[in-house]
Amino acid sequence: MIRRCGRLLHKTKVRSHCPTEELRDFGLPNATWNKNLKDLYNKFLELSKNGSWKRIPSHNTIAHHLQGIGKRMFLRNLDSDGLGFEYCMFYNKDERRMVCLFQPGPYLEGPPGYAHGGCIATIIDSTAGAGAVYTCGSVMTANLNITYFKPVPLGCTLFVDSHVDKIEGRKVYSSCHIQSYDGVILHAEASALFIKANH
Ligand SMILES: CCCCC/C=C\C/C=C\C/C=C\C/C=C\CCCC(=O)SCCNC(=O)CCNC(=O)[C@H](O)C(C)(C)COP(=O)(O)OP(=O)(O)OC[C@H]1O[C@@H](n2cnc3c(N)ncnc32)[C@H](O)[C@@H]1OP(=O)(O)O
Repeated sequence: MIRRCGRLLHKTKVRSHCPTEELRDFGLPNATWNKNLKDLYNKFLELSKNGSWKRIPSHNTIAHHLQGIGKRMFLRNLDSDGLGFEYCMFYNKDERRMVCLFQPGPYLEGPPGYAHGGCIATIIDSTAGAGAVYTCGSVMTANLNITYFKPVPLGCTLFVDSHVDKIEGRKVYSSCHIQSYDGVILHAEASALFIKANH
């Protein structure tokens, strides 16, 4: 056991988030990003210049977005770049669209050489969920339906495009498409229902 930031931690791979750790924005390019991911990122940075799109900062705990202390966010729970969920998001308020530029790393393997369907579900939930959060505040996922069309090769670049379609009271209906970076392959599509926090 070791003591770190006032918490007892087992000397295993499980690590707690330490609020005094240097704040790092994981939604910025790093050395593991492939060319297609960097190109898409630069394209959306360019689109952000007139204010229509906004880059969403991404830290390893939601506590950096909200007040309070949190654990490691599922998508940012590896200590090395490039192995798991490598991604950044951009939001367009007028279009109620959140897009995610995503490069699945080798630790996300399901079928040999391809991404696990659960990690595809995760990136859809997180992208559409973040879109719902940025459109209308805190939400929980109540329903997520996914159709998988084509397997996703590990290390490729994906364009995840989500849209808030309808808001009815506390219910937020969204849709999402996962395409190859160039839009040629439709890998999956999804619909989701988020429920706004009851406060
Ligand atoms: C968590 C976000 C925090 C904010 C962060 C801010 C910034 C961060 C930046 C980036 C964001 C990063 C991440 C993106 C955020 C989220 C993505 C991940 C989200 C998750 O990973 S989240 C975990 C998995 N998720 C659960 O763990 C939910 C378990 N569940 C429940 O906690 C309750 O079940 C709940 C809350 C869903 C509802 O409970 P409740 O008591 O509040 O409301 P109630 O049941 O009354 O339903 C109200 C009306 O919704 C209808 N309704 C409800 N459920 C339905 C269903 N399934 N199908 C059809 N209709 C449904 C009812 O029929 C009624 O409809 P009506 O009003 O017409 O009668």
